[in-house]
Amino acid sequence: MLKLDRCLLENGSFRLAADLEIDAGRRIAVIGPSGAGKTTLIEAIAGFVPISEGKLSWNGQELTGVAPGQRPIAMLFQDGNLFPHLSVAQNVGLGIRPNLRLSREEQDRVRAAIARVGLRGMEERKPAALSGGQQSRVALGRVLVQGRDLLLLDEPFAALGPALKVEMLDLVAELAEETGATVLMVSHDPADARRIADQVVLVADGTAHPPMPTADLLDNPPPALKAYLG
Ligand SMILES: Nc1ncnc2c1ncn2[C@@H]1O[C@H](COP(=O)(O)OP(=O)(O)OP(=O)(O)O)[C@@H](O)[C@H]1O
Repeated sequence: MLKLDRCLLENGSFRLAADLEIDAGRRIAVIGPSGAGKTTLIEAIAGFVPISEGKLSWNGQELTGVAPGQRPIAMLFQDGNLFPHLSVAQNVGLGIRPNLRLSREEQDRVRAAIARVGLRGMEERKPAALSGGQQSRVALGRVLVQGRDLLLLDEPFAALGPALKVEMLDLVAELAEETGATVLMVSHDPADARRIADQVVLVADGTAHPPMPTADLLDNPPPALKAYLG
């Protein structure tokens, strides 16, 4: 379980309160108005935004003071963070070791991850020789190879067309199912939440609210969400 126990997150002068629990293995959409603090929440869990009060823990292990790289977390960003001069295999391999000195077993893991995200045969290509959807798959391969318990996604597929986005969301859901990873995904599109999230964390009015069932929240949105959804 991911627990934010009476936390206060501080992003410069912006403050967000969070007192909530997320069960292991859930897929959670993080939604709310622009500027409400969705990225702040994700980055505080990842360790990039300070938690000035309260405790963050994962399965009973306190993470509050733990360095980002030591947390059981993998992150996927909108631009995928691919290095243009590195091949697909190297970009995925970075998820295991930044110096890319991989053992035979680690190279096998990289190949398996590339195959699992549907890019078998493209190991030696550079990102520029891939479509936008294929580039997203490389980024997802890098996350997969890390084998972390928690997967944090911040509007990962916003730049993709609708059909490709759905394909990627489904792939994320499948991988989470296979690995048992817990997923938190920031999205501006309620359809994304309906597609892959069983619960939604609403971030609004200075608070990250406890998770609620996706359909309940989206079918009967509270005023702050209603105004945002239009
Ligand atoms: N480094 C910073 N210093 C000061 N304020 C910041 C900093 N980063 C973000 N903020 C402010 O914190 C608030 C929350 O920002 P955040 O990016 O978390 O919102 P968001 O819900 O993800 O927004 P969006 O949907 O527009 O991406 C905003 O008012 C933003 O201006």
